Amino acid sequence: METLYVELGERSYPIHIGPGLLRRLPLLLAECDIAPDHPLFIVTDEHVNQRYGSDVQQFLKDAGYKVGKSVVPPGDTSKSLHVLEHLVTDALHFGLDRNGVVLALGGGMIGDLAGFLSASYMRGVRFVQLPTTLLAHDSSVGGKVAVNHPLAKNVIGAFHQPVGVIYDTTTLATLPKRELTSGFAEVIKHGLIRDVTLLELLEEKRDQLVGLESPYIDRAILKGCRIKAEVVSRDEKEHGLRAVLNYGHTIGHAVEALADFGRLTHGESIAIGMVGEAMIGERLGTVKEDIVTPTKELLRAYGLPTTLPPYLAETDILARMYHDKKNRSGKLVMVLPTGWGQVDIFPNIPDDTVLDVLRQLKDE
Ligand SMILES: NC(=O)c1ccc[n+]([C@@H]2O[C@H](COP(=O)([O-])OP(=O)(O)OC[C@H]3O[C@@H](n4cnc5c(N)ncnc54)[C@H](O)[C@@H]3O)[C@@H](O)[C@H]2O)c1
Ligand SMILES: O=C(O)C(=O)C[C@@H](O)[C@H](O)[C@H](O)COP(=O)(O)O
Ligand SMILES: [Zn+2]
Repeated sequence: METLYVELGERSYPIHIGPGLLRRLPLLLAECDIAPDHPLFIVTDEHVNQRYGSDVQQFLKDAGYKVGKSVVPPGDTSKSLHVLEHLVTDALHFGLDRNGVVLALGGGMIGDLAGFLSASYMRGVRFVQLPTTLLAHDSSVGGKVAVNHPLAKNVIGAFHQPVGVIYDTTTLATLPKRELTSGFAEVIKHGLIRDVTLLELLEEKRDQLVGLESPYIDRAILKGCRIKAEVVSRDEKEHGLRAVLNYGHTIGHAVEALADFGRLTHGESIAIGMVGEAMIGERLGTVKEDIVTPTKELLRAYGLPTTLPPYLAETDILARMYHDKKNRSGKLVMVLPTGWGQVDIFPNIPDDTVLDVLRQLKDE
C-alpha cells in the first residue's frame, strides 16, 4: 500500500492506494479516528453494490460497526437534488447523526453525491471516499462535492474534504472497458497540466496501462493523485491555481450537460474539451509549439474521442460555457496550454474564437 497526504492543516487526510484495501477497511477507518461507536452509512450505486456492497457491509459488521446502506441507480443522472433527497430520507431512517460517517463506495458520481450529502446533512458529517473507478483517482481527492442541475454540471455543491481516501485498486479489474477508457482522460489531463514524465509513461506503456498491469498503472495513479493532492493543498477553494485541474472542462462540462449527462461520459467529454482548449490556445497564441496533434494522438491511443458529436450545436455549447464556475464578470475564463505538460489560466476568451474552434472540432 502507498500513502499520500493532502496537507490542509487540521483537515489533512491520507490517500491509501493499493490492492485488497476494502478487506482492511475496519483497520484503515480506525486510523482515521472512526471507531465502531460511529455509525456508518454506505452510499453506492447498483453496479458497485452488486459487486462489492455486501462484502464491504459484512467486513464492517464483523468488526462491530453499525452499518446502513443506500443504493442509487448508476449514472450521472443520479447526481441530482431528487436523489439527494432520497438519500437524506434513508439516512434519517437509519438514524445517522452527527457522530456518523458517510462512506462513498463507487466512482466519481457516488463520490460527488455522497460527498455533497455529507457536506449538507445536519450541516455536515464526516465522510470517507472508497473509489472504485480509474477516474476516481481524481474525483476522490480534493473535496469538490456536488450534484448537477439540468443546465450545468456540479453547480449545486460545496468544498467538503473527506477524512480519508481508501482506494482498493483491485476493484478496477471489474470496470467496463468504456469506463476504464474514460478514467484515462483524467490521467492524461494530469500529465498535460503538470507532468511530462506522466505523459511519457502514458505514451510508452500504453498496452501495460490499459491492461492494468502493475506496477505501471499503480505509478500512473500515484502520479495523478500526487498532482491533485499538491494542487489542492496549495489552493483548496480554487482562488487561483486549482483551476488548472479544470483543463478541458469548460468545453467538456458544457458538452456533458448537453449530452444529457450520459450519452458521453465525463472522461469522453473532457477529452473533447482538452482538444478544443488546446486549439483555442494555439489560436490565441498561449502556446507556440503544436500541442493539438500530440494531444489528439495520446487521447486516441487510449480510445478517447477527439471530435464533437454531430448532434451538438456550437452555439448551444458556447451558451452552456457561460455557466462555468471559473468565469468572472460575465467573461469566459479558460485554462489553456502554454507548453507540453503546462497550462495557465486566461481571462476574457473571445466568443468568435471559441465558435470557430467548436466548428472545426465538429468537422474533423
Ligand atoms: N469531485 C471531483 O474532483 C471530480 C473529478 C472528476 C470527476 N468528477 C465527477 O465524477 C463523475 C464521473 O465518475 P466516474 O467516471 O467514476 O463515473 P461513475 O461513478 O458514474 O462510474 C462509472 C460506471 O462504472 C460503474 N462502476 C464503478 N466502479 C465499478 C467497478 N469497480 N466495477 C464495475 N463497475 C463499476 C458505475 O456503476 C457506473 O456505471 C462525474 O460526475 C464527474 O463530474 C468529480
Ligand atoms: O478538483 C478540481 O478542482 C477539478 O477541477 C477536477 C475535475 O476533474 C472535476 O471534474 C471537478 O469536479 C470539476 O469541478 P468544477 O468546479 O468544474 O465543477
Ligand atoms: Zn473532471
